[in-house]
Amino acid sequence: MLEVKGLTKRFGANVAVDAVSLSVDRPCMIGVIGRSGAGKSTLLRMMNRLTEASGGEILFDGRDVLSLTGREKRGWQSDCAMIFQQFNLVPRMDVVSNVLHGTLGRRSTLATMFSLYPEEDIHTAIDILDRLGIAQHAAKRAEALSGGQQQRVAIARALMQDPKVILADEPIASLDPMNAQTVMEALRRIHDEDGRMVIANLHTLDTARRYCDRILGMRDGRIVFDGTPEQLTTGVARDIYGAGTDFSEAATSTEIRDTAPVAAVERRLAKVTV
Ligand SMILES: Nc1ncnc2c1ncn2[C@@H]1O[C@H](COP(=O)(O)OP(=O)(O)OP(=O)(O)O)[C@@H](O)[C@H]1O
Repeated sequence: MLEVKGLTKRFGANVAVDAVSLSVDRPCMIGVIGRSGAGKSTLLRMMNRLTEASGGEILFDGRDVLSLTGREKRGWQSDCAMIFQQFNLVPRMDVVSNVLHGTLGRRSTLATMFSLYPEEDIHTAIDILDRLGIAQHAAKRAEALSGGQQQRVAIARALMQDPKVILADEPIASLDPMNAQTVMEALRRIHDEDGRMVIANLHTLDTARRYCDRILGMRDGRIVFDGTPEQLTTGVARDIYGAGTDFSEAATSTEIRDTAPVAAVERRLAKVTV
């Protein structure tokens, strides 16, 4: 289904992604972990063609992703929706309009400029918001919502594209633990119920273990671990992060506890993780 071969990205002399190869034969939920600068974002951005690769190949259902141009490239970007840490919503625009922006790729510029959305699309947008538990906020401005709610709007916008793959680049890095859980549960449900592939860059080990079927560990642009949550032992994690014996998983925990110190842990976490 997805085949990545020797995928490489160089920024000048810096090799951000170094000959990554990867094979996914059925839709699953994949977490990518690794310390800051390991190449996780660049890997996802190349898959979506937001960043051009320096070399290698990406095949999806036989489609040679890196050679697509024009309409075909836009078609791929629609099949492979991206979600970002900072949500990338239009803050002053209402929630439904933000979600309808997900149809941009298949609409004329003029129709979009005047917000001329087919009634059917509006119903679909509201159904998706309902599914994500935020339909009651449909008429509010995006900026009036909490971070977790805004991320769910971003997921709804992605779902409007009816994508085969959802690429989530640090989707919960800006969220408190409760909102982080809601967003991860939404992504998992989208995978379970719709059979869409989800690939998420995650900063925290326990999140990757809890929600993903498969975990990739990146270090210095390479995949140094590819296995199940059970195989991701503390020792393996220490290698991925290039950490010493003082490596503490607790420092990467997003466990929800109703005690105040958790907030402090979360703040440390935002910086990352080992
Ligand atoms: N546009 C760019 N120009 C130059 N160098 C870049 C660019 N984007 C990323 N890099 C470099 O590529 C390497 C990988 O960066 P990348 O953002 O993919 O890592 P990451 O694992 O996603 O890190 P983080 O968790 O901090 O987001 C880093 O050394 C980074 O400085």
